[in-house]
Amino acid sequence: MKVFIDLLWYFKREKWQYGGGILVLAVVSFLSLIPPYAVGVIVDHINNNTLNEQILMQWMLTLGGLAIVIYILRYLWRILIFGSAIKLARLLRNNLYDHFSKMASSFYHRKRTGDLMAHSTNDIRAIEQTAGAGVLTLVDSLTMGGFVIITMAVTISWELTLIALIPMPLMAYATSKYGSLLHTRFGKAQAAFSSLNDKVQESMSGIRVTKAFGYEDHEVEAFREKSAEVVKRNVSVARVDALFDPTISVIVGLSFFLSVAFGAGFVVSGDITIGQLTSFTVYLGLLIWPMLAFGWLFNIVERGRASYDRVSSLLNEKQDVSDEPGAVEEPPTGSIDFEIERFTYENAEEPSLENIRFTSEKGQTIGIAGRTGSGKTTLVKALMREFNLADGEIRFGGKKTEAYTLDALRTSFGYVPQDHFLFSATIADNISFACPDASYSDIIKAAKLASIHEDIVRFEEGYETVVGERGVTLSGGQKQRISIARALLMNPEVLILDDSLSAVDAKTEEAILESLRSVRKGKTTFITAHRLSAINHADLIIVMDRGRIAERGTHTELMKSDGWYRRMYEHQQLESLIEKGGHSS
Ligand SMILES: Nc1ncnc2c1ncn2[C@@H]1O[C@H](COP(=O)(O)OP(=O)(O)OP(=O)(O)O)[C@@H](O)[C@H]1O
Repeated sequence: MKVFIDLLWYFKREKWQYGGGILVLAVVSFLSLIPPYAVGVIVDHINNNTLNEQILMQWMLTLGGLAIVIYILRYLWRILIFGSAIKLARLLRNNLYDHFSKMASSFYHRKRTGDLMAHSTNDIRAIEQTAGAGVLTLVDSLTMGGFVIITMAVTISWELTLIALIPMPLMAYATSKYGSLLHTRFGKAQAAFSSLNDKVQESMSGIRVTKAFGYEDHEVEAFREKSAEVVKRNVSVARVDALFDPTISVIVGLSFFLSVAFGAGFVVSGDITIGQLTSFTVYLGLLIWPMLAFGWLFNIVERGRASYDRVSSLLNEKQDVSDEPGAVEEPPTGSIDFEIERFTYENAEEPSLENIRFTSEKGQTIGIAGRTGSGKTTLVKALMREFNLADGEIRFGGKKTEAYTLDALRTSFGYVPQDHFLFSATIADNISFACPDASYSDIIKAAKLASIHEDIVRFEEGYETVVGERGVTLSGGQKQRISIARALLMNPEVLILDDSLSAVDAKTEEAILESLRSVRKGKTTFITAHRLSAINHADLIIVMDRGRIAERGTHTELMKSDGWYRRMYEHQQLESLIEKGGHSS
């Protein structure tokens, strides 16, 4: 029942709804005691030959009126209690989503998407059930059960009541046993469902690769296995679930047997009337629901507890990066000083950045080159504070990046990542993603600067073309340029192109670089690239090698020294000459 204590904050918040619902529920339980009493009175009148039309009419009208009142009250508590439970589900879902959106990318490296989806759906549903059906069964079984037992003991016979209740401890034992069994089995069923979710998510994302390698059969087989596991686990939950009702029926049956057997003796000895025995058995019938409810309660609460624990532990996951106390909300501007001693990823052994010291003056273009895995992306991520630097700092506008709130800091950046992502929305919406209020003419201007306008107008629906899963498929180069247009539309203080020109041809690259030169005047631009033609115009070029700065300078300076940069540049020039030759032949 710990989950009810865990949920106390919500019950307090919705105290009027829950209080009202519980009160109405108690009134319904109390009113439900009247019909069995009426049956007893009528039976006694029949037995004593005293029943007349007036008495019968009186009771009929009372029972009819009661039915209408109970009907309305039942509707009322459902709205009050279930309505609040639905609101709790909405609240938790929104909290989870807010939390997910604040977590850094390392969180998503650690967690599987399928699990997160399962938590946001199945777990929330189980908690909603606890706050709705769970509260109902608890209150109903206590009030109804309590009222019925007291009425039986006080108005009929406490001895007979005790006899009828003998099988009850058996039930408590059975329900608690089943409850813990259910807890473990439900946990396993949830884990299997998460794993299935993961499989679906991964298979759908990688469907093109799967098809290209003709690997569909293997994937289908792997899915079948996961699916079979989910069925197996859920059947094992259902097996325990299915034991509840028969067990309760046997115990209730035993109760009836005892009350009729002993009750008959009480009637013969004159301790109770035949009408009272009739009422007693009807009351006992009223006890079936509270007993069943009690059984279900364990079931619901066990599931709710497991789910609530999982959702809370997710919500309690600390954000890797958060606002420092006293952080300013003003977006930074000015020069950027890198002074990084060392940075090592959590799960890595070797540092990914070491001894990085350089300054980018406001308005400069900084090119970052280096072989794959040398630390280029890590360097720009450090600048955007995707993780905290334990050893070293980056100062932006003279202040440490931690001195700004994350919102303020990130307002200053326009980032085009390597793995650009487009939403299933129109091209215009994709470009204006970070500036939803942008005018159409601004969107077109940004698209022209990113050399994608010509491609867009060639689509039948132009800027209104839907892309992604529900729309047209774009080429890698087109997606890249839409991502660039998205960042350019922001006109950010610092534009970061992380290997963002890799999928466009040399001519388009030149056109985009030309646009950058004109629109980025006075603003800082970082470009990381494998193709050195994308950065040879930079004011400062940093060549990275295994996390360290291996070379630095302008293109002219670097070409004078005999380093990686010069060798690579000459190699790439030669390659492009051969390629051009190849085309013209
Ligand atoms: N999340 C991570 N966890 C652990 N190690 C990481 C993580 N991201 C990157 N690394 C490691 O850090 C090093 C630098 O990676 P980074 O992505 O910065 O290189 P890069 O120069 O941008 O490479 P590329 O040109 O291929 O994009 C690599 O050795 C990489 O394996």
